Amino acid sequence: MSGASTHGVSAGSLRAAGAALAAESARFAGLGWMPGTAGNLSVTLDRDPLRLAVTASGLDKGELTASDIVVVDEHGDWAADSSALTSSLGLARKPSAEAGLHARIAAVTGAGAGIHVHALAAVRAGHRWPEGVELEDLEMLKGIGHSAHGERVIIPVVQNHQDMGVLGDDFERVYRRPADGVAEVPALIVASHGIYAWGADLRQARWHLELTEALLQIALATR
Ligand SMILES: CSCCC(=O)C(=O)COP(=O)(O)O
Ligand SMILES: [Zn+2]
Repeated sequence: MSGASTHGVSAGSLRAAGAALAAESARFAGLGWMPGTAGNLSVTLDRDPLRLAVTASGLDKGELTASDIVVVDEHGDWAADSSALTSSLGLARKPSAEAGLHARIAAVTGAGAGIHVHALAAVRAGHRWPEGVELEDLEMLKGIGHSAHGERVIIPVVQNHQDMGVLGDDFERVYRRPADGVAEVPALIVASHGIYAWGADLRQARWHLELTEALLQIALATR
């Protein structure tokens, strides 16, 4: 089965995705941004149809192995058409409870990877500025694709919900696609919960997450 592939999902791509997701997860658990079982991550495996590797649900995010991933479809549901391959690799079948939002973000933004953590500044900022967090004249804005001077950047905030369909619709309502030379904002705060950030690949998603959390810390400290 090692050479088999369904919808661009191969054993090699799954092994690589599992190892990368476990390593990133350990990094954020170490930062205290994924306490206990909190947080989840994904990489996009294929676009047509959409397939993601997402971390399995309910596991200690500081202890994930390369097998602790699930292949999901555009709804965040376990992708049955990959079952032969994923079974042969011993992969889990219960995806993150938040896989549906990862899938929506990947579909809407074209992201290659997404990271969700329960970082403190994001939760505090979402509580303080529920209509969105305005940022301006901060050097690190350059790291999320915006200008260090004279551009008002808003990190959108949506209310928490247990239904990923509702959260996905709310995300689409607040998301501003890149247009007229203005880049997207690659992050979303979910109030009383945490933050999602995404990028072309896991490394860029990590940069966007770490920079956004740092920007939110500065906003909280200076206003
Ligand atoms: C204990 S945190 C509650 C669930 C959550 O918000 C989270 O990020 C982890 O959920 P998962 O299903 O991905 O383990
Ligand atoms: Zn969460």
